[in-house]
Amino acid sequence: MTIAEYITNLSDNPYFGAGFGLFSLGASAAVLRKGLQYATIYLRRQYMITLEVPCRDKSYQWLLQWMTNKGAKETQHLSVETSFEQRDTGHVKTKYDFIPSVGTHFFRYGRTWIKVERTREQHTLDLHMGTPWETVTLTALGRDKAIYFDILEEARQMALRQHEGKTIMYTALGSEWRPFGHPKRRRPLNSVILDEGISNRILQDCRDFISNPLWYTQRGIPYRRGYLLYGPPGCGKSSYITALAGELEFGICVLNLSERGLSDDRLNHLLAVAPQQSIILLEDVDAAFVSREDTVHQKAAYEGLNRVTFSGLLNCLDGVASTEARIVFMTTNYLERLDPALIRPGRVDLKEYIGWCSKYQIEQMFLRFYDGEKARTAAKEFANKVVAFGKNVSPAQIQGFFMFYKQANCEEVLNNADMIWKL
Ligand SMILES: Nc1ncnc2c1ncn2[C@@H]1O[C@H](COP(=O)(O)OP(=O)(O)OP(=O)(O)O)[C@@H](O)[C@H]1O
Repeated sequence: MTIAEYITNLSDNPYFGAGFGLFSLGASAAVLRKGLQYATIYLRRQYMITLEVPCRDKSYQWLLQWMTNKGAKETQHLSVETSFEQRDTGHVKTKYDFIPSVGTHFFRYGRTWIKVERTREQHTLDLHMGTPWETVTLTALGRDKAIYFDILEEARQMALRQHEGKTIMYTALGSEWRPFGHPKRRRPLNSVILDEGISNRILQDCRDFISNPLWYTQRGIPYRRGYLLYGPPGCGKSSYITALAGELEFGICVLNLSERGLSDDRLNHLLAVAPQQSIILLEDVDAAFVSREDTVHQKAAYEGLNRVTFSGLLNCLDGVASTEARIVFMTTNYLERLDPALIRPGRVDLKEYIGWCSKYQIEQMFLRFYDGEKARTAAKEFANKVVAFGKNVSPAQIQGFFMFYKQANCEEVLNNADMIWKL
């Protein structure tokens, strides 16, 4: 039997015909599937653009916010982000924001539909934050990358608008800076009343520094500036720094040197990656370190189990010059407890004593609380009276006193001036 006859015989066989038919069906389905896969890949490569934003990227938070504002209206699958704020008065404010949940969502941006996939890795942690690793992937039809620039820019602008006129406080979380709490409304600089000339001196110095990077590079001087505000408690050191940051449109990165787990390396890294346009604030530096000559306090510092060593801090302050202006503010109540090495020029370039109220300050504070023609003469009289007591008084005490008598008239305030020390 020839091969041709054999094939003719087989084709006449109904079982073979059915089997062959099935086989061809399966084979063509497989080819079609593969073809579709290749076609999708080809389409994706040629006619779709994808943008992946990992949670470590700065724009990730902006994008989430953008999705919250824009996307949450268009999707049914949401996750909640609750912000909770408790004021000093005990008043509690709670806010719920709905963010598109983990999964796939479709949004419209202009005329383009965008697929947004928010994925969370089950087994990968962001080691710095201890949170699951997340990624947002945007996919759109077309080849124009500009759409992503537009979205990111819109997200950035939206975030900036929310922070307009506000001061962002950052706190160190792992090896990163994260915004802490809600941005605070800027405190006007003139609401912190320092003795004559001090505020202007510091402000002028900061402005000079910020506007003159070239001066530093041309002379090979690291582009950084250190300030130390020292003096008794309640005289406005922290308030002034906050108000100054607002005036300069800077944020504030608050670092607690006594924090456990803050090693020299971490401190160095944190100083290097501090957000641009921010003041680094080291409060109460005396509590973290003490003069090397002061052996009694030295012991106490070791007992505190600080991981940042004194020499570590000195090195960090001297550390690699960043390209951005680096402004470090330190505060202390006890200048004499600080090691001279910490406050030598280069580490601290400007020291200012923020002390008890002067006559000028008392008068100015009076005028901030009471106005009118009568108040002007009463302010002078009040300041004279307070100074005549011959006792130290802090602006915080004066503020407390004025708040207690906020409904009273000038005469009453004058007559009760001695209550400043009794409230
Ligand atoms: N010079 C000032 N002008 C206006 N208000 C002031 C001034 N100083 C202090 N206050 C008020 O007193 C309170 C405490 O001030 P602040 O915390 O700034 O003092 P501080 O010097 O940083 O104190 P500490 O050394 O204890 O940190 C704030 O509510 C602030 O409004």
